[in-house]
Amino acid sequence: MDLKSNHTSPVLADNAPMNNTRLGLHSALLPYSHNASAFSSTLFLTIPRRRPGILDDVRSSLFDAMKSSSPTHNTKLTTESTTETTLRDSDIAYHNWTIKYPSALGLFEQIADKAKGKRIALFLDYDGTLSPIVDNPDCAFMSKAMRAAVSNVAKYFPTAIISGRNRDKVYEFVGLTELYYAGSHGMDIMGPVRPISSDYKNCIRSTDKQGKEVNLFQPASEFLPMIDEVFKSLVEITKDIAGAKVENNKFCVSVHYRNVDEKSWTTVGQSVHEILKDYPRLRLTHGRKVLEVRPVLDWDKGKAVEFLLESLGLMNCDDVLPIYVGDDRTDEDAFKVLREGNRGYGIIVSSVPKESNAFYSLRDPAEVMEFLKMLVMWKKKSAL
Ligand SMILES: O=P(O)(O)OC[C@H]1O[C@H](O[C@H]2O[C@H](CO)[C@@H](O)[C@H](O)[C@H]2O)[C@H](O)[C@@H](O)[C@@H]1O
Repeated sequence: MDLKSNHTSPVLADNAPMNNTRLGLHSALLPYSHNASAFSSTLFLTIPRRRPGILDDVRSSLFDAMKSSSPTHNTKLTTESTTETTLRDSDIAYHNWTIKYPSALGLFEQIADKAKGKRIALFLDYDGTLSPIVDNPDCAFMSKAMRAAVSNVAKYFPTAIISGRNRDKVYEFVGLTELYYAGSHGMDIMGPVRPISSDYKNCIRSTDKQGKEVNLFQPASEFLPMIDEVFKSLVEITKDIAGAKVENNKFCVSVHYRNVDEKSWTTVGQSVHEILKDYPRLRLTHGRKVLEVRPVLDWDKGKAVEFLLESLGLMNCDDVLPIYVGDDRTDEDAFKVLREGNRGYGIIVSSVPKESNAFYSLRDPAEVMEFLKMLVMWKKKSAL
C-alpha cells in the first residue's frame, strides 16, 4: 500500500484501495489482511473482471467471505449418530490444531519460563475474549468473575484493552479505571502521560472520566465527519433488512448480520458496497458476523500495541514480555507484531481451528479467565 508519509500521518494514499480487483468488487469491500495465508482462501479469490455471470460469482464470493468470517461447529444435523460423528471429528480437528497452537493453560509453565525475570505487559481484546459472543452487541456484558480476574491481573501487570468498539462503550462494559483503553481497533487510545516519540504527531494531553491526565492518540480524527455520514447512510440503507444492525464505533462502523437470515446476507454486503463506492478513503474488514467499515489508514491493533508499549515506557526493552489475547481477525495484526519482532506472545481465543499468527490458544473466555488467574498466581509465587 502506498503511504502518503510515515508514522506522522498514517493516512494511506486515496488511490490505494482502487488498485485491487479481487472479487471484482470495489476494493474497500475486500477483507483486509497483511497476511493472506493467515485466513481462509475463499476470501482471496481472484476473479477476472469481464466474463458472463460475474455478478453471480461476486455475490457468492461475498457470501463465502461473510460466512467464513465466523465459523461454527456444525452440530445441527438430523440424526443422533451423524451429530456424534461430527462432534468427534471436530474434536479431533481441534486437538490437531492445538499441536500448532498449544493451549496457553496446558503450556503455562513454558510461558512462565519465558517470562522469568521479565515484565509482562498484557493486552486484551474485548468481544469474544473477555465476554462471550452474544446475539445483541449491546448486551455483551462481562461477568463479575471476569471483571474481578481482569482487575486482579492489572494489579500485577500493566494491562490494556484494545477493542473494535467505541472506547467509551468498552469502558462502560468493563468499568475498571486501572486499565488503559483503546477503541475503534486501536484508532482511539487513552494511555498514560509520558513523553512520547514525536512520530506520533496527533498525540495530545487530555483528561479521563476521573479527571486524571492522560495521553490521547486518535490517528483517524480527520475521518470523524466522514464516519458519521457513512454511519447514517448505512442505517438508512439497511433499515428494511430484518435483523441488520449498524453500530457507530466512532472511527469505524460495524454492520452486524448475526441476526439476519442467511438468505439476506448478500443484500447486507451489497448495501455496504453501495455506500462505500462513494468513499474510496474507507475500507472494509470482516469480523465475526460483522462487516467493519474503517478508514484507509496504516493503523491497526498491532500499531496500537506498539504505541501503548511506548507510552508505558516498555518499548524496545529486553526485559519486557508483551502478551496479547484476542479472538478476531483484527487481533491478527497484534499477533503479527509480537511474532515478527519475536517480542512476545499472541494467544488466539477460538473453539474452532483457524490459521493465526498467534503462538498459543485458549478455547473461550472461561479459559481466558483461568489464564489471567494463573498469571496472578505465578506472579505472587515468584515474588516469594
Ligand atoms: O475488537 P473486539 O472487542 O473483539 O470488537 C469486535 C466487534 O465486537 C462486537 O461484535 C461482536 O460481538 C457481538 C457481541 O457478542 C456479536 O453480537 C457480534 O456478532 C460480533 O461481531 C462489536 O459489536 C463490534 O462493534 C466490534 O467491532
